[in-house]
Amino acid sequence: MKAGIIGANGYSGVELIRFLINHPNVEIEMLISHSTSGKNVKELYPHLSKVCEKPLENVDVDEVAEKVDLLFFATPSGVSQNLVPEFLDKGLTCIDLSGDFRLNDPEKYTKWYQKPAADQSYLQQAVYGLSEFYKEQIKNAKLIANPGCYPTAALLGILPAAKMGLVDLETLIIDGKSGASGAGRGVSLGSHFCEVNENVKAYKVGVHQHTPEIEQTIQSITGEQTNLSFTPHLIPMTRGIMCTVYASLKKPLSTEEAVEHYKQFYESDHFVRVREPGYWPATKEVYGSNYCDIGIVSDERTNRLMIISVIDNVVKGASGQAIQNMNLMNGWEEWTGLTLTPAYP
Ligand SMILES: NC(=O)C1=CN([C@@H]2O[C@H](COP(=O)(O)OP(=O)(O)OC[C@H]3O[C@@H](n4cnc5c(N)ncnc54)[C@H](OP(=O)(O)O)[C@@H]3O)[C@@H](O)[C@H]2O)C=CC1
Ligand SMILES: CC(=O)N[C@@H](CCC(=O)OP(=O)(O)O)C(=O)O
Repeated sequence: MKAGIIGANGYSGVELIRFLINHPNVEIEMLISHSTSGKNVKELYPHLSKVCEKPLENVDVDEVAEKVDLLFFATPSGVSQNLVPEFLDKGLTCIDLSGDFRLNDPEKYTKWYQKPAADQSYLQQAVYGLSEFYKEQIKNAKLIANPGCYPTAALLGILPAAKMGLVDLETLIIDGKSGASGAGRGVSLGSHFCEVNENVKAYKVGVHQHTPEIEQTIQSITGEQTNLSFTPHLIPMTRGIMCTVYASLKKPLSTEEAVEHYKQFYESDHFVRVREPGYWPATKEVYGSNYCDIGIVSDERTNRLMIISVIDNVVKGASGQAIQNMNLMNGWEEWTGLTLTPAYP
């Protein structure tokens, strides 16, 4: 299959390249960028020398549609909503890594992203690509709204307990921590070295755009509405997200029982690994890989379940999950091209 990447010179784009060059069923046909077109990708990313030495090209809808079967959009929100309809109409499959097609309600998108939303008919067509929870829908999709990085970590952590009815969904609190690559390659005051190094800061408190995405997905899986509190933090590391979720238990439950429930729940999911009682995951244990590692504690003193989940934001939080979804859509094993072990230390 021939794939193209729009936004190929950004962090998620270049991470798609790293995995796709090892994918047995996919050939990277086109790399597209508007600001750096005409250059070779190895000029921007010398680590790709002798690995992927392709030119970056301008987007030409007819040419792309002729050459490519599947397109990844690794572009900021507000971009893909204008391009995806043209490509879908020309028969291409689209996987969008941005937030443009994730929220069903266009008014919510406008409120949280402060931009006009995509056309409603395309929002309805899009399938939310949280691979472990929407496998059947993903298999038949033509447009995937790949989840955000924080929602991937938070949802894989809380959804089993939510679905099994173990916790009161009105009590959810999510504490998120992200490395700086989550903000993309572009430079900004908030993400430059002196602002991030030896610093930990909360940001977008109470207004982060991933809040409605997490709430919408919990409602879609459980049928129950929830209003949760989510605080993201930027921490001085390059990759990785940790989400700690707190929720009140409906009935007393031991840590051993909770861990056993989670192990059974994710038994057939290749990329989710549940720690034994008393062990909690660290971001380094998933670095560069598509795994999500989860640790669970039932705090019998406060009657709260605490779930700690870690992912690599650029892999399971973006490009890796996008490839996992591509695999599901094509009937390939979902780990195809994604079998790299985390890089440790
Ligand atoms: N980084 C992460 O951990 C995660 C990112 N995402 C999402 O993935 C998407 C890409 O993120 P990331 O790779 O980090 O971002 P980067 O800032 O690193 O890259 C963004 C890319 O988008 C392109 N781009 C910017 N503006 C436009 C435009 N108007 N038209 C076409 N292309 C444009 C840029 O190319 P050019 O230079 O040519 O403009 C660049 O290649 C975003 O939507 C992000 O929210 C999702 C989950 C995690
Ligand atoms: C560290 C950092 O700044 N992270 C970004 C993640 C952005 C992202 O992934 O945005 P969408 O998924 O909504 O497109 C943020 O918190 O806004």
